[in-house]
Amino acid sequence: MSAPGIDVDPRIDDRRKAIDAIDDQLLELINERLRLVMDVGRIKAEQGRQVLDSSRESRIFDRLLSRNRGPLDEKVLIHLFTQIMAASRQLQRPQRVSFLGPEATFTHIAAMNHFGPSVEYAPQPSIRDVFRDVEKGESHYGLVPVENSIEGAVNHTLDLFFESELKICAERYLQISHDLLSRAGGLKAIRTVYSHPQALAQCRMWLQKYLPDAVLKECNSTARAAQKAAEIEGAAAVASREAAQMYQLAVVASRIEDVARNTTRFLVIGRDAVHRTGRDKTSMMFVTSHVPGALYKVLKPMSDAGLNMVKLESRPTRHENWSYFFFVDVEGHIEDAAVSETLEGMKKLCLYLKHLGSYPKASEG
Ligand SMILES: O=C(O)C(=O)C[C@]1(C(=O)O)C=C[C@@H](O)C=C1
Repeated sequence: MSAPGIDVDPRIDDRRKAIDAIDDQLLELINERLRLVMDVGRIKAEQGRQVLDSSRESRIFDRLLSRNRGPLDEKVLIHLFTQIMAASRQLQRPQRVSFLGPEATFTHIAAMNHFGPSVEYAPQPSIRDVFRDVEKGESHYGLVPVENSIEGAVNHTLDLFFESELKICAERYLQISHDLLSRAGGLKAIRTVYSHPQALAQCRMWLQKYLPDAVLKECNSTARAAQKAAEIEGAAAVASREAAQMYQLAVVASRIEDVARNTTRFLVIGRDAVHRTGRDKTSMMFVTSHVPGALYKVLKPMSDAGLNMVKLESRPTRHENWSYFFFVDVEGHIEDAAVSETLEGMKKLCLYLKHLGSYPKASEG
């Protein structure tokens, strides 16, 4: 038997020596990169500019992906550089990100996927508190859910944009998958299942089949449900795998949702605008006058300009019965002449129009 760390095969030893040399170079290069990033950070601070530049980051990814000839997997490439840039931002100035808490909610997972491990995360009790925290400058960014592929729009988030001057800086998709978690490892001992009403609804058929006698109880979040499952005997939670780790629960069954491809779209909100990348989305909200054909007239300049509308949502204004805010997303950036001119044209045709932000278009993958 060989001693630990010493391999009998000289071919492996040879390659390990070469790997060590490469690791040394990588380490030196990462530190060299961080020194340059700190210079950029100092210049940005002098100019009062924000640390995060999503459009620059998006261009970096595009360039690296187009240069990559493998065998490095594209997803791994994105993960590695997300971490490097997260560490870079942290060195420039520690960032604080508010999210709809508590910890281990899907919003927390989306925030961690977006900002990486080196920022300070601040869980908030409501979506309104996330907005408020960023508005007051307590946090640099906030992360809020805006729509789910099965349940539709998160109305509260849409409503808050009317009152807020914050801008959308980025979007993020997260595939939602639910696990059944409990202190006991098996189904037999489970008498009560806790979760957020949407999560219970999304797993209804599975729960009926495998736990027909269990009582279903609603909670404010899937993370709160996991907390309950950790405290109460005979209780289980429908929550994320991450919640299992956080509350030391066993995963009794995984991926119990009735419909696969359940995805939630989240928005990163902040105080500063993001520059054009060439693959962007622009969000706006507007109110039309209460006359026949008003919506058609407001939307017409978009089709005249050849802009691709990717979302249209309506919400009651609550100021007057049967009057609505319309939320529209189009492809393109406010720095594109076609988009800015179209928005100016639309402004003239409606009672109120607000640009909510232009930001890089995210992929659902
Ligand atoms: O280029 C910048 O503006 C930087 O601050 C550097 C850097 C990077 O690590 O490459 C870091 C943060 C920004 O979000 C974009 C890029």
